Amino acid sequence: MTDLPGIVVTGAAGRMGQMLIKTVLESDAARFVGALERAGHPWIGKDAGACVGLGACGIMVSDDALELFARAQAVIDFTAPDATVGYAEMAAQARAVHVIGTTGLAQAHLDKISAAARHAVVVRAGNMSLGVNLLVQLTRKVAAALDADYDIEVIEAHHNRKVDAPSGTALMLGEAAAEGRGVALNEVSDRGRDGITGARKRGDIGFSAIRGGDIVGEHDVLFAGPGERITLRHVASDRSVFARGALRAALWGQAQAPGEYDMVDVLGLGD
Ligand SMILES: NC(=O)C1=CN([C@@H]2O[C@H](COP(=O)(O)OP(=O)(O)OC[C@H]3O[C@@H](n4cnc5c(N)ncnc54)[C@H](O)[C@@H]3O)[C@@H](O)[C@H]2O)C=CC1
Ligand SMILES: O=C(O)C1=N[C@H](C(=O)O)C[C@H](O)C1
Repeated sequence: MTDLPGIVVTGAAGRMGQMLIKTVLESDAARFVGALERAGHPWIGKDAGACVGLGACGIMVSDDALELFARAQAVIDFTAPDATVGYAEMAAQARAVHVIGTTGLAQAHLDKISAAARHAVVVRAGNMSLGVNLLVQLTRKVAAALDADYDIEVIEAHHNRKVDAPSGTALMLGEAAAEGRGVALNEVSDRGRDGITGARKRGDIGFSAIRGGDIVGEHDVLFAGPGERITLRHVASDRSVFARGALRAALWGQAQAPGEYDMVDVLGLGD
């Protein structure tokens, strides 16, 4: 029992943090060893199991990352960009696998995460579900098979508390479409149309974001061509798909050399 990898969950009180705590507590492949929240959060000092409605588990929510990471084999982190960069450095010092689900990361954040990955295993993906990672592969294939007569649009919908757009998943899908086409996404990306935009530019990859209610996460990749349209779609109806993927990544990472990985590596979906 004690040989099982010990997992710390950051952002414990968040939508994903709560789902992750439940998933780890219910797993027979991992031990739940810590729950981290930001300083001042009302959950600090309270039992994490009780907080998520599973009954007391003896692990109190803490704001002491260094102390928690020292006893972790993996840190599962779905928080916010600045927090994640700080945790990347600490997880690397502790040689713990860092599973990053946080989205909205800018290049400066990504560079710091890459530096941390020289010393420890980092698994990062804008979406940890099996279905989306399959959709990414399909998107690359379809984009490679069609020419620029087929306009590519990525449309995503999320709940009204989401703070970043386009979603991390939409960007993964856009990257895959650009790769399939053999172009750089930053040269063809078209975001946030408003006003007199002019006609659509051939070869662009467009992004649209919908925010409302409690939508967990929905992504369409539209290929709109002359006389026909193809839509590839993923709908997440329960956050457990992300939490299961993240736990799988934490366990998979135990056997890997330091470096940066994604869910395609974890799931073995590469060509
Ligand atoms: N990669 C994936 O599969 C998925 C990624 N996400 C991403 O995960 C992130 C979190 O999403 P939600 O759980 O919906 O957000 P949320 O806002 O419900 O939860 C974030 C939690 O992090 C906590 N937090 C903020 N700073 C912190 C710090 N320095 N230390 C510890 N905790 C801190 C907040 O207090 C909050 O409880 C977002 O970036 C979201 O896009 C969400 C779902 C799936
Ligand atoms: O914030 C969310 O909720 C989600 N974020 C991820 C994203 O930005 O793609 C994954 C999922 O769609 C839910």
